[in-house]
This record gives sequence, structure tokens and C-alpha cells, in this order.
Amino acid sequence: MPALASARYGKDNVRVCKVQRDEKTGTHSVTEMTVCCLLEGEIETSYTKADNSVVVATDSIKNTIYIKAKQHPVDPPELYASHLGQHFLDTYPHITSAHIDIIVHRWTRLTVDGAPHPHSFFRDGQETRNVEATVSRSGGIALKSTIAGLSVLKSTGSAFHGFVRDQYTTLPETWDRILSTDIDCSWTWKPFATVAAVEAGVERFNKAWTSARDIILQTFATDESASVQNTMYKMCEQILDAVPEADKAGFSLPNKHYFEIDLSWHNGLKNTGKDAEVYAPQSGPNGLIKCEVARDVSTLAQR
Ligand SMILES: O=c1[nH]c(=O)c2[nH]c(=O)[nH]c2[nH]1
Repeated sequence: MPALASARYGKDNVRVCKVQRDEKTGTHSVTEMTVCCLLEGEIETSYTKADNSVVVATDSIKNTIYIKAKQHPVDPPELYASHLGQHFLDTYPHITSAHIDIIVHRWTRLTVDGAPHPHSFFRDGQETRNVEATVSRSGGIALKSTIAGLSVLKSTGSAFHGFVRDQYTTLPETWDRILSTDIDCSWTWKPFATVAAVEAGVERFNKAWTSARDIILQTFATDESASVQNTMYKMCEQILDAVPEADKAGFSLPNKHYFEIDLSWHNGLKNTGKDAEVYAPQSGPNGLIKCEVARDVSTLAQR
């Protein structure tokens, strides 16, 4: 006999923009987010018995996302996600956990005549700052912070050699290649007991984001990379050092290949090895390299 094994529901792709105005200076700040909010709890009968009495309508969930954005700061997103998730537990006794995913889109302040403009912004890239929050009666507030979609490329300082060579191998070893990826980096916070605990020392979240971003960019640029694997591991170690309240850091990185093009068939034109200048960027297939580094290995999820 089949039975409901798991269920959660809510509203996805809720787009929210909050403008905060400093009346004294006339400076505005803008935060644009895409929010997903899914609820779990004693909601089985809505699936199995057509019992809508246990359903908080997804339309109401959407309204709540707007209201909580009005009532609370949306920066940092970790705090807003905690307030939003906690609201559902405080308001509906049969809801046992709220899963909040937030994507924060970039609006970077414009510089006009050398000065930061008070109310104009531009989108400088597809990079986003993301948060996944699970607020539950049993586990408190679990937060994971992410930098996603930060595209980087270096034109030297990357090698890849010494890998397995057998009857399946065609890739030549290289001591100098283009390395390019779209950064997806996350760090997982030790659980917080309450929203008040998230709020106490709330500056930790923006500080961690800035540190992680700096570490990623600096290490990407300066590491003499032996592989994507080794470079991402070095970044994780440094992020764990910089963010003492995180117990895990990890990456998921596509290896976006740039192939050398042999043009020697055209009048002996040299364009490989030390003469390589014109490359063919590949859309796919691409490598995909992932890892998680735990401060204490016992905190790693069992697989
Ligand atoms: O940094 C790399 N890691 C790999 O595992 C790999 N595999 C591959 O073909 N190229 C690369 N590059």
C-alpha cells in the first residue's frame, strides 16, 4: 500500500525588491531577491484526504514574504530568512519546518563624476549571493550561505599533469593552460538555536561573504594551480579559517575548457603550446568538480 513518503509545498520565484532610504543623507540602498519558501509538517491529509484545513495557501505564503521584508531588514539575507522561517513555526502549530531559499541579485552603486551616486545602481555580472535556511522545531536554524555565478578566468598559472594514462586517455598533459569556472561556493554555519542568536553578532554574515569572496578571487589569481581539485581545496581551508562559525565549506566548479587550435595547416601558422593565442571556448562537455571540507570530519553528512 503506497504512503506519502515526504511532502513540502510553498511559493517559489517570489521576486522582492526593498528600497531603504536614509532620510539624513538621502542615500538609498536597494536589495532585490528571489525567494522560495516551502513548508513541512502535519500536512499529509491535504495530499491523501483532500483536507485543505491544514493548508496555508501558497498565496498567503507569498504575502508573508512581502510583509516580513517590510517588517525586518533584508540585509543580511541570512537574518531575513531566519525571521521568515520562524514566523511560520510561531504562527502555525502544525508546521514543523520552513525551508527558505533566497537569491540576492547584484545592484552595485553607480559612480558618477568620481562619487558614489545616492540612488542609481547597475548590474555588474550575474553573480548572486544565496542563502538556504531551514528553520525547524527540532533543529533550530540551519543556514548555508553561497556565492554563485561568479565567472573567473586566468590565462596562465594553471597546469594539469600526472593523471591516469591508459587506453581511454587522449588528453595531453599540460603545464600551462587557461583555467575558467563559474564559482559556486558555500559555507555552512553551525546551527543557531533562535532568531535572537542569528541576530546577535549579525555582522558575521556580511563579513564572511566579503572574506570568502576575497579569498576565492585572490587564490584563483595567485595559486599555481595543479588542478581544479587542489585549488578549490586551498580555498576551502582558508574560508574555514576566516569564518570560525562555519563548520563546512565547499565548491561546485565547472571546468570551462578552452581548447588550443592547431592552425599549422594554414601556411604553417603557429598557434599551439608557447605560440597559442587564439583558443576555442567550449560550451560542453565540461568537467564538474565538487568538494566539501569539514572543520571536523564527523560533521560531514553521511552518504
Ligand atoms: O583540473 C582538472 N581536474 C580534472 O579532474 C581534469 N580532468 C580533465 O580532463 N581536465 C582536468 N582538469
